[in-house]
Amino acid sequence: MTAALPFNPPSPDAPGKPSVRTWIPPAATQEKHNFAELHSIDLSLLDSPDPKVQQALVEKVKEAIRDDGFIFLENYGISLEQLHRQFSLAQYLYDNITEEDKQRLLFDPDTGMWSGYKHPYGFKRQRGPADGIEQFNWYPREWNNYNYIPECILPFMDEIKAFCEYLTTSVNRRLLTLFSRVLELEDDYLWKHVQSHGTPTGEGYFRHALFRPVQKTTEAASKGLRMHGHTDFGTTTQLFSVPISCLQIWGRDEAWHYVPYKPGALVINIGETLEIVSGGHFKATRHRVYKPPADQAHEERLSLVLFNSSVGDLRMAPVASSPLIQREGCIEEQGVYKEFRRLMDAGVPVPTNKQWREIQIAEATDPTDTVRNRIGADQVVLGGKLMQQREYFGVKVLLPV
Ligand SMILES: O=C(O)CCC(=O)C(=O)O
Ligand SMILES: [Fe+2]
Repeated sequence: MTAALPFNPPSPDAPGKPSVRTWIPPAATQEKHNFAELHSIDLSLLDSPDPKVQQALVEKVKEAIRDDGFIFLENYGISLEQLHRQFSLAQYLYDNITEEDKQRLLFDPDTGMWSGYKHPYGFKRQRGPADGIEQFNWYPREWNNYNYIPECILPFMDEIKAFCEYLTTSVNRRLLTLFSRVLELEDDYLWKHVQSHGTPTGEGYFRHALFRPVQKTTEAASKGLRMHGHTDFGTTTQLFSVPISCLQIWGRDEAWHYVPYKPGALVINIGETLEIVSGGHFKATRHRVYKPPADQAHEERLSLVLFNSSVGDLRMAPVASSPLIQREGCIEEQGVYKEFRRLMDAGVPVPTNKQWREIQIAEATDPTDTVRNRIGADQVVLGGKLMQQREYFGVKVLLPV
């Protein structure tokens, strides 16, 4: 395997590009309590000429995805300066997007996609209570037709596109190589057979998100929650570690913990597809977005995320040819794989990945929804814990609140 090339983006100073205010990362929190400790993977070790170093890396990945499903990724080929440029572009988008473009490009989650502009009034096209979250999501539609892009960001599409292409075709491909090796499959198995292709994010999407502090009424209705506990539905999610601590993961101790800030690192989150395809050996990460510690309560939070998607037609099932699965069997102790297994055993066809992801988007509810977020509606108490319980295509989804 040839060594991976570092990211080499188009110039920020090319003629015709407006000048962009540099994003200055806000101060990290002083709070030390309730932070998770995550494994950190040095992706450059995959290029080591020493097979022992590579094998040790695969072992470390194996441990990390069994323990948490969340991993820090470092030395993946994008410098801190190149990364901060992308945050500056996201800041520029929210400084400059026009009201006309917000309306023209307004998202429509009923389609099963977040494609376009999300207003700060909940996760439905029709405005609900304010949630302070704005997003712009680049799906295949946006990559294929720049009429769907806010006008202000058009001059920078070369940089945004190159960034997403590098994240998918270099970083995610190398990551999927490591995961294929954990399953003892050929290096390109997951990249070739599971990952979707065809645009800079395949069938998945890239997001610029801006979380503004919320009013007391919103905080009271949502109990401090900004996004419900959930698992992502694709292969991997590439989140950038950000200074405002809002992202939390559900630990083995059955409690929520903040993900610490590691400047420049990627936070990799395993999606449901990989949990099912690996027969439960990989755990889809249960995570949520919560209010930050008190010293960051008044800060805005920018978050850049790339959601890698599997092939839409895929009916997700464990890879029978994996020697690891053949030897050790599947692991059904928790999660979406166990629920898919129940359907498979009953001889009922499982949904395709496209059906599975689209229904979850179309039926997403808001943390401020005080009708649905109640025991007897979407919530149940199990073993003393408050859980959210939903069902799609006969598959039960049970998640901590
Ligand atoms: O912004 C974040 O840190 C996480 C967002 C997230 O989990 C999601 O959109 O699926
Ligand atoms: Fe997520």
